[in-house]
Amino acid sequence: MLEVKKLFKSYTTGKAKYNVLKDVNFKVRKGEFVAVMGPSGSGKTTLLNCISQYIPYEKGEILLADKDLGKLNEEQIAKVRNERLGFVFQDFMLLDGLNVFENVCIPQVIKEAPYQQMESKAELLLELFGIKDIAKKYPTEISGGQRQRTAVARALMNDPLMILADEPTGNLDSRSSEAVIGAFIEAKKKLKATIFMVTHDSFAASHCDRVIVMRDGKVYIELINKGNRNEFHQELLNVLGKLNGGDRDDNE
Ligand SMILES: Nc1ncnc2c1ncn2[C@@H]1O[C@H](COP(=O)(O)OP(=O)(O)OP(=O)(O)O)[C@@H](O)[C@H]1O
Repeated sequence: MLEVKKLFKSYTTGKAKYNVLKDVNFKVRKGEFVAVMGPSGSGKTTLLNCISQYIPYEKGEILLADKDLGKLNEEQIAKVRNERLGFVFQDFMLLDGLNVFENVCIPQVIKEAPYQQMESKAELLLELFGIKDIAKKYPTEISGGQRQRTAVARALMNDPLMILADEPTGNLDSRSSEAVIGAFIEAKKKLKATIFMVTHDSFAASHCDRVIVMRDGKVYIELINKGNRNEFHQELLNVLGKLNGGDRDDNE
């Protein structure tokens, strides 16, 4: 589904060059729910921005369903972003002037889909994520958890190959966070969605199938959820605690 191969990215500030991604390699399979974690500055957001082609990178390949996104022109990448990828951001990015139903419809409006097709798809997603009752409400009239569920529904509107989520629970209390992670789990189970999520939230990540831990611009380790969420959460906390504590027992 997604394959990142030998990815290198640096930023230049004045005369100084900072290597931020240094040979990043991993795969995400269809139907997988994968999180990326790691200390602040390890390159998680940069990685996400490279995958969505918002920033250029020096070297490497980013294959989505075997197509190298780095080889597409602006027009092609805009189409991939709207039709093949779904985005969920920390601050929701809903349009305040549109109600929940209209926000969910945006990706199909951009695609100029027929209204009836759009309406039935939106209704299905509103139902699935438990936000049907608030369809006519505006983003300022609903809770943070409901806003984020609306954003997840919107991200799925065009049946994307993959959802890219950047800190989707970052601004939420624990109850709302659980509701959002619940939405991802529903999307995975019922719609066979593939989800790739950058997060600092180890509880959220403990619901994933796999967690890619970054450190210093590299994949430090990949942890697999063997089925016991509590144990997986503990394993994540142990690895992250070790990294944040600066322990350099690594695989370099
Ligand atoms: N536009 C930029 N110009 C220069 N340096 C940048 C730029 N964006 C990020 N960086 C640097 O690249 C490194 C990685 O940043 P990035 O935002 O990808 O890390 P992160 O793992 O997402 O961090 P956080 O968890 O704090 O969000 C950091 O050292 C950061 O200061």
